[in-house]
Amino acid sequence: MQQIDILHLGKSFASSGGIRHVLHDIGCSIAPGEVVGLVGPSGCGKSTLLNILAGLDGDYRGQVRIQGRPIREQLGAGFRVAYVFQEPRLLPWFTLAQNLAFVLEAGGFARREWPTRIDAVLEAVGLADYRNDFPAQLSGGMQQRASIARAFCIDPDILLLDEPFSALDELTARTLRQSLLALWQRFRTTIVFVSHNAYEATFLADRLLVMGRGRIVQEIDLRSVPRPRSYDDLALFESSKQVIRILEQQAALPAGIPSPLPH
Ligand SMILES: Nc1ncnc2c1ncn2[C@@H]1O[C@H](COP(=O)(O)OP(=O)(O)OP(=O)(O)O)[C@@H](O)[C@H]1O
Repeated sequence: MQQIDILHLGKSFASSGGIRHVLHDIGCSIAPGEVVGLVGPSGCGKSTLLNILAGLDGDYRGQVRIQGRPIREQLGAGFRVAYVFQEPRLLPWFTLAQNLAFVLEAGGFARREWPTRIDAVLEAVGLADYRNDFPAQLSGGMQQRASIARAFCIDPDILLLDEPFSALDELTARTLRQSLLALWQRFRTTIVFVSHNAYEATFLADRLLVMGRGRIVQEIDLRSVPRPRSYDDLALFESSKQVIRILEQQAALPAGIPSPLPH
C-alpha cells in the first residue's frame, strides 16, 4: 500500500460566468491504510478533489503523488482505485455475483479467483444469501451494501466514497458503516470519504480534513479514539461539535472568495 501526497493542488473550471477557482493550494498526505474524511459546505470542492484522487480529472495545478510518482503513472502501473457513490450504481441486468464478477473481469483478475473474492466480500457485508438476486430484488440499503462489497472485491489501493450513506435512514446507515469498517479491518484499504454528516465523519475517520471554500481549514485527528467506536463516545461528540462550529464559521464568510488560510 502506498502513501498519497497532495502538493499545492489547485483546480479551476471554465464556466459561463468566467473562470471558477475551486481548489486553492491544497496540501496533505494520506498514510497507507488511513481513513480520511472530507467535510465541508456544499460546493467547497470535495467531489472535485475525490475525482482528482481517482485519476478521473487530470487537469489541475500542483501534484498528486502516490509513493512519489504521479497518480496517472501509478494507475497505468496497476494502482487500483474503487469509487462508491451516493447511489449504488449496480448493473440491473446482472445478479449481485455477476456485478462483482464484472469488475473483477475489468480489473484483470484471473477467473479462478472470482468465486473466492466474491464470496469473501458478500459474506463480510451479510449478502451471501443474495448473491443470485438482481439489484431490483433488494432494498436500497442492501444495494448500497453490495456496492461496498463490489468496491472491496478488487482489493483496491484506495477506496473513495462520495456521501455513500446520505440517501439512507440512520439505522440502515449505521449497519452499512459497520460493514464498511469490517471490510476495512480486513483489507486495511486506504479510504477517503466525503460526508455531510459530522457525526458519521467523526465515527468513521482516523483524520478529518475540514474544508472551507476551496481550502483545508482544519485537520482533526481522531486516531486516539479507539475502535470499535460508539456513537455515544464523548470524544467523538465533542469533535462533531467542533466540525459543526467550523462549518458555521465558514458559512458566515463573505461569498465569492476562498477561505482564508488557517493560522
Ligand atoms: N465540470 C464543472 N464545470 C464547472 N464548474 C464545476 C464543474 N464541476 C464542479 N464545478 C464547480 O466546482 C465547485 C465545487 O463543486 P464540488 O462538486 O466539488 O463541490 P462539493 O463540495 O462536492 O459540493 P456538494 O457537497 O454540494 O456535493 C462548485 O462551485 C461547482 O459548481
